[in-house]
Order: sequence, then C-alpha cells, then structure tokens
Amino acid sequence: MTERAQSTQRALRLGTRRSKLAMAQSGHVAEAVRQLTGRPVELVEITTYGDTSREHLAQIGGTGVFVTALRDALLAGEVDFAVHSLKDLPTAQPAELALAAIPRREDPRDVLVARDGLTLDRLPAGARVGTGSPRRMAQLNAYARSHGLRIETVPIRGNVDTRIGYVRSGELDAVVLAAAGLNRIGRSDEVTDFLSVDTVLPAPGQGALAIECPAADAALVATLAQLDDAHTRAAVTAERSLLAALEAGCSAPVGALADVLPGERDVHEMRLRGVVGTTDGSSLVQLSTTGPVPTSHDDAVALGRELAVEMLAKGAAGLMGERAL
Ligand SMILES: NCc1[nH]cc(CCC(=O)O)c1CC(=O)O
Repeated sequence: MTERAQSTQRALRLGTRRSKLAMAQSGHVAEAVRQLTGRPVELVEITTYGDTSREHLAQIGGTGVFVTALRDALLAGEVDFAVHSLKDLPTAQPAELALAAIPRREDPRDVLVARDGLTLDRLPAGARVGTGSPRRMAQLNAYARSHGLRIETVPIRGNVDTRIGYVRSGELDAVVLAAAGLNRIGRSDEVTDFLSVDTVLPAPGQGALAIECPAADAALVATLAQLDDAHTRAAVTAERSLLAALEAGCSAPVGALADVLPGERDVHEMRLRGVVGTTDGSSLVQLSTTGPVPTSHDDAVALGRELAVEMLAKGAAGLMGERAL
C-alpha cells in the first residue's frame, strides 16, 4: 500500500483510561499498532468508575471497576479496541469481545517504595506499609510473622503518584506497587526493594497487558493477534484459571504465577504457583503444580483448575471470606 493510500484510511480509535499508567500503556500499544497497520491510531479517553470512586477497591467490588466503561464503549462501537492491565480484567470473558492479544509480559514482581532506600527486611519495628490489596497484605503479614518483622499494613488506594506521595510526605514508611506499572510510567528509579516472588506472589496476570476488540471484527482480531506472545498467554491463562476456579475476584487475597522451567531431559515444563491467605497473614495456603507447557487454551485452563482443586482441598475457600464479592 502506498503512503498516500495509508494516510487516507480511517484512524483506529483506541479507548483508554486517563490515568498516567493507562495512557502510557495505551500509547505503547498505539505505536505498535501504527507500525503494524500503517494506520493512524487515535486515543479516546474514557472515565471508569474505578477512576472516580473514592471508596476502597475491596468495597466497590474490585472486579471490573476499571474495565466496564471501556467495554461498554467497545460494545457501543465508540472505540475500535482497548488496552487493559490484565490483572484488572475479570476472568469471565464476554462472548462479544475478543482478547485479541496478550503481549509479552514484563516484570511481574511487586516492589517496595520505601523512605530512605529501605528494604523489606530493614523496615524498623512499627513501620507502616501502605497497600489496599488483600493479596499483598496477606503475604507481607505472613512474611513478617515468620521473619520477626513488626510492620503494620495500612489500606490505601489511589493512582501510583498518589501512593508514592504517602511516602514522600512521611505519612507512610513504604508502599507496595507493581514493578511493571512503575516501569511503564518511567518511575522505576523509585523502587527500593524488588520483592521476591517467593515472598509475595503477584496478582494473576500482573505485568501483562490485554488488548481487546469486538469479536465480530475478524480483520482487527487478526491484526492485533500479531502482538500476542504465546508463552505469556499460556502463563496468564493458567493463573486466571486458578483465580476463576477458586471463585475469587481481582480484589481477593489470591496470588499466582506461572513460569517455564527446564524439566527432566531438558523438556520444558510450566510451573504454576498459587497462594491464598487471610489478610493478617496468620494462615496461608501456598502450593505449586507442574505440567507440560500448555499448547492450547484448554490445557492452560486445566493446569489452573488442577492447582485450584489442590488448594481448595487444603482449605483455601475458608481463607477468602474477606473477599468483596
Ligand atoms: N490495580 C491497579 C493496577 N493495575 C495494574 C497495575 C500495574 C501494572 C500491571 O500490573 O500490569 C496497577 C498498579 C499497581 O498494582 O501497582
């Protein structure tokens, strides 16, 4: 196609939330789609309930608060496609919308942004650590109990800048954030400690993006699919299948991470780790399972379900009483 023909094509409209993180993620994907198609991509800003509500996420029922307005705009034909943080996406996929691409995931870890460059192990007794996530609270408190740390988790919410602001102002000693989010907005230099996934398992899908468009737009589904990363998709599908099978939402105290390891005779295997706990960290169910690297959606789903069955047998359901839904 000639330059002239390309520029006369209608711009693709990318629906995005207004937050700095969402704009950075959408800007990235917009550029990739421009390169792929030669078509202009226009960002269309959409406000979601999760952006305007002052309530705690656990109270407004975390599942879907950031995505509903974007999905409504897709279904109404107001935008052509949308970019979500995969960890904010409910596990139930509406039939009218396709998860056209899950690009390669970046760092899935949680990190600490603490005063004076402090790490988790060096936080003084009584240190106040901000996080609104029951998953982070449960695992931090469990780690603190077993390592003799005397920290206090404090529920907070707000965008990344707001959360870092609590440390700047001295109100809190530290906050917990996702490495990927800080990377995407260019603030990874704020990190004072990368938390090992052995200490805090990330949220299912953390660090990955989801690109969604109407399932009926087969041409666009096929175009966007070129941005898909098969390994990331298999991993996050297993993680989200675990979450769904535990009947938990994105504000539940559930962590999960799938990765690929060399197994016997160097045949690669997928390991899926999962954790559920009470927010005070007094009880945790933490298990992992390993299987062949999934080559289909159904195989990845099966891996997640298998781990869920094992976790439920160890009492996982009883630890999720505090979930919002
Ligand atoms: N719940 C908000 C949210 N959704 C996605 C990210 C970070 C980016 C990602 O995990 O992909 C964040 C911020 C955070 O948890 O620090």
